[in-house]
Amino acid sequence: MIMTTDVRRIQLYDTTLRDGAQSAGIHFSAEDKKRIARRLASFGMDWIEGGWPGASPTDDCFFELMRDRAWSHSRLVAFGSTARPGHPASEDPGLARLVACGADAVCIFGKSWDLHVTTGLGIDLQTNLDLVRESVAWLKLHVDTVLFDAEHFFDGYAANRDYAMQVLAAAADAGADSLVLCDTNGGSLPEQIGACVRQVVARYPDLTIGIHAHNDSEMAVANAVSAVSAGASHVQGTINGLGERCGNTNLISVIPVLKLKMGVNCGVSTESLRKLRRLSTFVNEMANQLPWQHQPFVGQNAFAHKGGIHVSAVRKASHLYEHIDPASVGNAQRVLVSNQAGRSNILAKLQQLEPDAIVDDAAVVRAVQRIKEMEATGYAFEGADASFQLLLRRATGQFRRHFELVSFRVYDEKRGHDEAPESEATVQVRVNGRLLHTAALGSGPVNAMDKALRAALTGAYPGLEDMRLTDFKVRVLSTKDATEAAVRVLIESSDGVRKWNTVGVSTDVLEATYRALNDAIEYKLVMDQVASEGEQVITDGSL
Ligand SMILES: CC(=O)SCCNC(=O)CCNC(=O)[C@H](O)C(C)(C)COP(=O)(O)OP(=O)(O)OC[C@H]1O[C@@H](n2cnc3c(N)ncnc32)[C@H](O)[C@@H]1OP(=O)(O)O
Ligand SMILES: CC(=O)C(=O)O
Repeated sequence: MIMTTDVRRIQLYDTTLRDGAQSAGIHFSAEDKKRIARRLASFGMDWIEGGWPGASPTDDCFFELMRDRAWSHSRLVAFGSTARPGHPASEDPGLARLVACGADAVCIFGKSWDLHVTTGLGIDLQTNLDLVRESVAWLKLHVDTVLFDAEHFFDGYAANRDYAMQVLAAAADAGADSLVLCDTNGGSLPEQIGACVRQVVARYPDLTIGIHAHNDSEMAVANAVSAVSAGASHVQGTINGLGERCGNTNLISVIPVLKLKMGVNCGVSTESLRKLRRLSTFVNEMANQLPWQHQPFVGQNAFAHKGGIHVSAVRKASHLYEHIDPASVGNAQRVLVSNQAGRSNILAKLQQLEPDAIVDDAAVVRAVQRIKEMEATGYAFEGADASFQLLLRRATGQFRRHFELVSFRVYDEKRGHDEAPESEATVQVRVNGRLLHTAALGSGPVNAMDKALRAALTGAYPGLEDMRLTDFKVRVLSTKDATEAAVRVLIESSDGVRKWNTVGVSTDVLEATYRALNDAIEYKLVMDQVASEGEQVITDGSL
């Protein structure tokens, strides 16, 4: 860990609501944006770029909704471009909207790569310098803080250094408070960024120099960190790295790097840092994105240990295979049980699930063998803690079957192309020596089987009334012979208080379903029994 005595205060500038909204597949409503903005403000973000007034009714509505904000720290920023060529800045409707929208500050982008000036805007180089200067100067007459995003700065610096620096000078001379250097195409490398930022910082020691990096070369976080090391004191980015094309600097990674590894003050308290995972999850939900399970720091797998060697070591000292304490960013260690496991995985997992359990070594060895045999046939216990716990109970002789299946039969009948199919299941089970026989209709064969099985058992086990199947996933497992392919069924169940996951595998999807259902029901009965006997209830998640 590199800890420095850097005393700078690094400003965090979030552009999730502007650059993040430019991600393919992301659509924020004005209300969504308001909720995210509020969350970012309560996290303690210094700057929150809300959008581009005038670009869309959503952004206009958002700025209207934000007029009654009462933030103690964060400042709302309106984003836009320099004046359009041909308009004096004072008559440019775009600049006027930036001033009128009620934001605390304005950020405009301007071209700093000569090629973009001549080819993109189609104007000469001097006219662009005038546009930048006049736009910033006019804005400074009306708003306190003006930030200037030098678009394509690093490409511009490589192509025509003098011109790129003249663009910065035009903005600085006109009164810009911050010069933000943009790696707009995301193609620069950390060394280039560092060298370039160092030059700009040396030239403008009294201005805030910022970095805005895109992730097209998977370098955005590294480039932001390199810029800070080279003297930048303002980092732009988004939550979860949302943004145009491959995204933007991921603040969810940059923040802990700055705070925990570089020892730089970015204004995020230890308490706020512990909310990092929740902030990431919240934005995923608002953006309707599935969480990235391998996401550094906050992903479900960021501190998940699978290999037996790793688990053996983290049980002795967690930092042997963990670069930070997971709790510092609101995450937690996970131990996975799979065919990569050794005894340590089993013991660590058991300790998480049943801290008081005492299991002898021979039983653990049996459990490891059994897991590896079952995984070889297609089982996967990583996402099925309840099946894993039952397996352990079986290996340790602590399992008593609550019912015995005698038979099941499932019909699925469809009459005509446009008619909905009907499913019916009949089940015979033996409970305490009594033969019970039930039938049930369902919205599909799985639903019918689940209903019939629980209907047969609720007389003997009333707790099953509350149990529901809440998720059902089928995965076809590839084999040499596709017609013989096995399927893996993962079921999530809930009783309104707890939820748990089980797995079943077979070449027959209904048989695989039955196995997963059987574990789900047995697990519920074991939990109820443990609870009524006053032992600790074992669960792999709570609602
Ligand atoms: C690097 C970035 O991420 S910048 C942010 C990019 N974000 C977005 O574009 C999202 C919001 N944008 C929009 O809603 C629309 O593009 C608007 C409302 C801004 C403009 O829409 P339109 O007027 O229809 O123009 P259009 O989008 O086709 O083209 C952009 C225009 O801006 C001009 N332009 C580009 N950069 C600048 C600049 N820095 N200063 C002034 N004008 C600029 C372009 O030359 C082009 O003008 P032209 O059509 O005369 O060549
Ligand atoms: C301003 C901006 O979003 C960019 O240059 O990438």
